[in-house]
Amino acid sequence: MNKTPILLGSLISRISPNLIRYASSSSASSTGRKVAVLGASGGIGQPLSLLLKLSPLISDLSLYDIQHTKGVGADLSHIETRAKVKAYVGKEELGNALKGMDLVVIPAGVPRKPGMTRDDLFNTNATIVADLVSACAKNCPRAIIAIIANPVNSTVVIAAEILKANNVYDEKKVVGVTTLDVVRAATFVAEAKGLDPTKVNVPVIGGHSGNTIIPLLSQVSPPVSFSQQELDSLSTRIQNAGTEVVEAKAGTGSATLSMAHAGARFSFSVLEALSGKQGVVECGYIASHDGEFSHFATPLLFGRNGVEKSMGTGKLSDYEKKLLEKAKKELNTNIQSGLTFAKQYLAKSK
Ligand SMILES: NC(=O)C1=CN([C@@H]2O[C@H](COP(=O)(O)OP(=O)(O)OC[C@H]3O[C@@H](n4cnc5c(N)ncnc54)[C@H](O)[C@@H]3O)[C@@H](O)[C@H]2O)C=CC1
Ligand SMILES: O=C([O-])CC(=O)C(=O)O
Repeated sequence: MNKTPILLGSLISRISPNLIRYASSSSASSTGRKVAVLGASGGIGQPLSLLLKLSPLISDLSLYDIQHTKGVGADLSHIETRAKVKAYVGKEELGNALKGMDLVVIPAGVPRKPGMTRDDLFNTNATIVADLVSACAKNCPRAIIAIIANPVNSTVVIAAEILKANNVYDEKKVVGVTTLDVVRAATFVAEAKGLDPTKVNVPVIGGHSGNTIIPLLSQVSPPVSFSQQELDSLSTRIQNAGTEVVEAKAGTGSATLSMAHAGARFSFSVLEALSGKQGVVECGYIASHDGEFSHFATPLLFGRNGVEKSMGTGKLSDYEKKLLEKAKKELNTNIQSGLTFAKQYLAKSK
């Protein structure tokens, strides 16, 4: 008898009621999924890989980084759960790390230091993401790609252009991970209103940097009302929460543990939907045809092939319309930077 899901359910239920569904024996589908983490030795990569290793949905966990993956892999491989862990290090092992993957999660890239914006990471991280996604195009063209590396508003656009140039782009399968904004919004709203944070849902739309993060406080579930002062302070805190962590870490990095949780939550939702679970919704930043932006974050319905459809923004309050107006310039600039970079990158690699 496989007792792992039961043990795991009991372990995780003592940690977070939100995670029980991922560990219950009923969610352990017979077809395990293959998941790769690129940047697996990093501040996000290690705890994210640990959380993924705990999931009965995953049969194979492929860890890739340019350093230290052999140690991380050996360590995780001793945990008594379903996923078989394989570690790959260095460019020459990247192709093998990706073959056969259903989901590739990318936290590879440098993090911010105090005083930097996410956009300041562009020069380094754009090339890292472009190289990794080029390898995905060749080795796992049908995989869902979840991009954590910043600036997400641009790196997702770069990924899309690289996949298009390789004739393997499926816009239902390339998503920027904005789950941390949703996680923070639920936590801060629950704190402000004395609610159970595991029962609060706050959609967050737009993008994943400063002004482009637009929490929809008029659509909180369960419904709650806010004073103008609460709207201002909560929206500002959600938009600046990444900076709050960067400053508290004082030069040693940005959010890693909360991001690992958010990345795992997003991955588990994708995997559950791939296995046929209905009604799985997570916010994410994807190609968009609904409005004036070529990419935009909204709640997304996931299915057997990735994103089934965007659930749209719903009806925005006047306050949220103003936030959207303020986001426009930055989001369009970020999208344009991604397009310009991708053009140059593709021209150079011809
Ligand atoms: N989407 C989101 O909500 C969030 C995004 N981030 C972003 O995630 C990224 C990673 O953050 P941390 O894990 O804290 O950084 P980190 O520096 O601790 O780890 C990054 C890892 O990427 C690896 N790496 C670098 N180049 C690589 C390549 N070409 N191929 C494979 N691996 C490579 C490094 O060796 C390192 O292990 C940053 O860009 C950060 O801004 C961070 C928090 C939240
Ligand atoms: O703020 C950063 O640089 C990392 C990040 O994206 C976040 O924590 O939301």
